Amino acid sequence: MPKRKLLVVEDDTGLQRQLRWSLDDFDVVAAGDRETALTLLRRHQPAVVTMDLGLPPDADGASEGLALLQQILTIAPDTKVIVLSGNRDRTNVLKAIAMGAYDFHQKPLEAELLRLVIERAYFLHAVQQDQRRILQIEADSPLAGIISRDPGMLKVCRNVEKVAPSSATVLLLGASGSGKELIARGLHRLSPRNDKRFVAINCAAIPEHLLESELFGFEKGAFTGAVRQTPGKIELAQGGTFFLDEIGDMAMALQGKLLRFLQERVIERVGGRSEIPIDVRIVCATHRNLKGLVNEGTFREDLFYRLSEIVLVIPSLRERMGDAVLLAQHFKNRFCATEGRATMHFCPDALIAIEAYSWPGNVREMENCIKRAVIMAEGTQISTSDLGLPDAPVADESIDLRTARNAAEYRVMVKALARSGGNIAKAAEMLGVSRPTLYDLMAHHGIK
Ligand SMILES: Nc1ncnc2c1ncn2[C@@H]1O[C@H](COP(=O)(O)OP(=O)(O)OP(=O)(O)O)[C@@H](O)[C@H]1O
Repeated sequence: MPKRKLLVVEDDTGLQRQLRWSLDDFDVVAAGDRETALTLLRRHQPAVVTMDLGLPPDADGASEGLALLQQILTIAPDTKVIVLSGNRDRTNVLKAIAMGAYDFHQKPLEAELLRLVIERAYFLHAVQQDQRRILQIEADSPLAGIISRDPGMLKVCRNVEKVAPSSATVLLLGASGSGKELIARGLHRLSPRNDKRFVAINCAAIPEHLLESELFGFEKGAFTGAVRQTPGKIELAQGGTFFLDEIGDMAMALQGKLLRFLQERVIERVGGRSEIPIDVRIVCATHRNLKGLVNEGTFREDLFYRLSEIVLVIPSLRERMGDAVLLAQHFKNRFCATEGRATMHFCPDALIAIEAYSWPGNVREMENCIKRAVIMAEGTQISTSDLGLPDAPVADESIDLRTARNAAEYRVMVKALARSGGNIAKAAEMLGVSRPTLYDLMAHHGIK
């Protein structure tokens, strides 16, 4: 990781040198007066600033320092300003804190302690930036409840917006827990049918012999136990949207009946004789390879084509750039609120573990993991062990140097782009390369 920019405002050149030397974990830029400080602030946009209040021309007072503080907080209100003060400055320090300075540290400087204060300021700044990013994403979210910054996932959302107004049947393909039902609900909400019902049924969760009557309903006396006429789920969705989850698990015999419904748009209740016209929008989903099932002969080809008027493929969480950390923050905020816990933060290591894990159970697994962590964590910090993630499996590393280099290059580049929210300049800075070099690398790896 490149060093983080730290702006040090100090007119005493000896002290400036001492600070540079003792804070060598950071990329220190130093200013000796207000004007220079403002120029450097605009140029480098540091998250943290340390400042002496006594600056020329009022080196013995605090007027320049306080004026600078005010300007910094106007230009970049999120900046964490740490005031370095002498013993006698107490009143001015209090003033600075009241104006919005983040913290203070007394001279003579204790390098170790000051480093800690600065580290904490960076951490808080990063947490607040993440929080802000999430609020922004929630506000911008094309589909309520869907959190993502991944280009692939955002494309799915845009397609949902496009197809929602039509009545076309939509097939959603994606791994378990990747958000298929959420997308189906989004399709319904954005459609002209949103004042009618959204009815969902999971074909894999209902025993084969019951599924038909669940779907189409039954007449009184149709079978033992059919004590009264009961409408099916399709009928309940009249005018609205009907969501068939795990369609790949539907038995062949029922597939034929579903196909007939899709062609004729009428249903017959089990044991009934009359045909009931139904107007519903059908959305189906499966985590299975439907085309493969067709080839195997366990899924009807004609039904497959009927269902796939529009196919939306939902990327797995592992494939979404930067979404893991974003979703983790989102769920953490949500569970802190619903579990009545004070605001919590992830330790940097926990965020790295979240980024590194492959999330085979996708967003659902993440949701459960973060809920458990919020409940189990003892303080306000969520550590790696609170997450309880299994140790990363040891990948079968390639021993060919060129391949390994290529893979590593790709990995860090994707990470930098994700962390910078797609900002090329920032990503290039993190990677320690120039912008044109990053563009070349992206082209080399086929990243747009
Ligand atoms: N992008 C997202 N942003 C926020 N929450 C999400 C997102 N995707 C999924 N979720 C949440 O994750 C959980 C699982 O999503 P959902 O039930 O839609 O997945 P699914 O693909 O239908 O799962 P399954 O195939 O197992 O039925 C839900 O609680 C959902 O609200």
